[in-house]
Amino acid sequence: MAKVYYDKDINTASLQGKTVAIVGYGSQGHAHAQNLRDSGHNVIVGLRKGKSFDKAKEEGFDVRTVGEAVKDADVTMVLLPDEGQPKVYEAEIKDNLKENSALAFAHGFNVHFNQIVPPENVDVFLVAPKGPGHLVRRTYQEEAGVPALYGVFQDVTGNASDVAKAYAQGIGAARAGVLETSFQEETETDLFGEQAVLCGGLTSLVKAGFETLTEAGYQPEVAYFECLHELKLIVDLMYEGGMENMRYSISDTAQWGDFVSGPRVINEETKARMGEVLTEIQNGQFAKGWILENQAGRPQYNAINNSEYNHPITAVGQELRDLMPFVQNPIR
Ligand SMILES: NC(=O)C1=CN([C@@H]2O[C@H](COP(=O)(O)OP(=O)(O)OC[C@H]3O[C@@H](n4cnc5c(N)ncnc54)[C@H](OP(=O)(O)O)[C@@H]3O)[C@@H](O)[C@H]2O)C=CC1
Ligand SMILES: CC[C@](O)(C(C)=O)C(=O)O
Repeated sequence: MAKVYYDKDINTASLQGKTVAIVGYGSQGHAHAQNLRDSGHNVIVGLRKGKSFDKAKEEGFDVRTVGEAVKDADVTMVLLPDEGQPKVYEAEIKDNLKENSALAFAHGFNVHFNQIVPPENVDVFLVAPKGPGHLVRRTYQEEAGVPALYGVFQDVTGNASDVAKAYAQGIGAARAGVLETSFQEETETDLFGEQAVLCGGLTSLVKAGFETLTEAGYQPEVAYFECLHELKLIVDLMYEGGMENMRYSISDTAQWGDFVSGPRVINEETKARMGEVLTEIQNGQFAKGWILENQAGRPQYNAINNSEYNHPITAVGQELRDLMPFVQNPIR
């Protein structure tokens, strides 16, 4: 089994007394900044003027321009959107990095696909939480954590790996498990997971189920509860105790249906499509398409985003969630 690091295995000395600049204060940025601060580390935040800048200030951080934050940092963690990182890196990060400091990422995309080429005089590592930023923060506050991968791309000081692990510990990841990876493995598996399973696979599965029921004349509210709301409850059982725990809790009728009907929906054909998705990630075709889409001003992204928002599952979901005040909905 691969080595998994927990709090007890990590020496945090390599990060203590150092200044960590968190560049960006969105989903991951706010979580890393707040968790590291609560873990006793010295955090400054680098941002442009705007919504995030005001929020980070209100939340008590020393907020500076990106360049000013990077200048003073021993570790610069880049938590800008992937597609915007190369421009900000060239204009404000590259020439402000201190010699022998560390340049860090939460996803290997730009380094792996050569959109950012770091200088030779800094350590380069990634700490990639395996969960959404808002959960990185929420679980930390609940004395739990989200697992993370760490990987070293360049080690000029000989300490990159220790600093990366200490960073992962500081954001709470070592409560759940921290695992070594490479930039290539993190980038390719993360893109695959979010496209084929976690985001793309799941939304397509939910919509297909919702459409099948509503097109057959069933009430949209029933279809919503069945195909989306209950998904969380089922996934919680798998999160807590694997598929065996979910199967322990569901009825034998449901389990028989799981065995005989599941593979009719998700099968070798689906796996072949997943294989195509993986190949396009590995050979750079997906990355190229995403970079070009951004250069063109995101015409397809915006069109699909609008049509997804207008899917009937959105309206019925909003109505039903409004009637469940206990459901945490940060975008309500
Ligand atoms: N979202 C997630 O849960 C995960 C993300 N990651 C990785 O983490 C990184 C950050 O992603 P994510 O947290 O989703 O990003 P978000 O889109 O949530 O946040 C981006 C932040 O960057 C700021 N920003 C954008 N452009 C600039 C600029 N030109 N100058 C200064 N600040 C700017 C935004 O501020 P403003 O308010 O001014 O726009 C905002 O604070 C990415 O590499 C991503 O792949 C990894 C694991 C999970
Ligand atoms: C699943 C999406 C993710 O990879 C994540 C939250 O881990 C992302 O990049 O947002």
